[in-house]
Amino acid sequence: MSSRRSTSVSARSTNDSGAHFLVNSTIARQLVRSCAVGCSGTVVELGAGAGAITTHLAATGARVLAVERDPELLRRLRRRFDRERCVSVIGTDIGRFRLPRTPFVVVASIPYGISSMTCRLLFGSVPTALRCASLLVEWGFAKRLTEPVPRTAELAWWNARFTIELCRRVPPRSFSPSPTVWSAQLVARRNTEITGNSARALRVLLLTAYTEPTEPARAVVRAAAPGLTPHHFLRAAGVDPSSPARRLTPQQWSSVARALADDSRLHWPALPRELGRRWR
Ligand SMILES: C[S@@+](CC[C@H](N)C(=O)[O-])C[C@H]1O[C@@H](n2cnc3c(N)ncnc32)[C@H](O)[C@@H]1O
Repeated sequence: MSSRRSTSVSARSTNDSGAHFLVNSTIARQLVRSCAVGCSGTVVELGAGAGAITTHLAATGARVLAVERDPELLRRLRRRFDRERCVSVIGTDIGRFRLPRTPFVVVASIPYGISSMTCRLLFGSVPTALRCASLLVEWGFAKRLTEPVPRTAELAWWNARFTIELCRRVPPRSFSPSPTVWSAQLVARRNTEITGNSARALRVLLLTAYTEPTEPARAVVRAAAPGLTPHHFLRAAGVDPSSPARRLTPQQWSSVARALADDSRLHWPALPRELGRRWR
């Protein structure tokens, strides 16, 4: 499923984008509640469609930035929310949208075809003002994203910086037209401790660990911080130095990164500018 539209959207445009639109208002309300969207905050909706979620966001009184690229849907959104002063309808591609620099939350039913790109934008970017994201995604994608030991360094990076929970399964009948697979609601909350030096140290650790997954944790730390005693940092982080790198969770790597970041002898390379878009 590349994306999901309300039943009232014409068959022509539904077929054009392959979209599936939320028709279950209980799920829309749960999405909004999970991020505790309040009247003083800013909420971004990526892929607003015909406004099935936007209408619940608008009811909170928050400032809503509703992003959509389909011209017909944009016209419908603008007509529907014309009188809602708190809703701004933004006609652009998600990949080109600049996230706010002041604290915000994201509530979205994201198109399956661009799930990775969207999560990269949300969870990879440094620095970020994103506090919480409540997302509907494809079930298999949600499972991969929330594995205790993620399969790639990029997934580990997202999971170290955000606590990502799979909240519930969402059946195909919740959308029109119905997709062939189940969906899931994810809620991601930012971990504020991974910033600055600890974020730089974490990136080096994850790159090293995922390049040499069978090496023990002590070898990863030795390679990342040559000349220092790896056991000291690993024990400080509560990690067994002999554990293979591939068994450590993002949370354990975060603890090691924080222990390393406290050592003033170490200098960590700056994070690449486009880290949120391309994780290397
Ligand atoms: C899964 S539908 C969700 C629509 C609506 N939020 C709902 O729940 O009914 C995804 C929406 O994202 C839009 N979309 C797909 N790719 C996009 C992109 N790259 N940039 C902006 N919008 C996109 C589609 O036109 C569609 O309206």
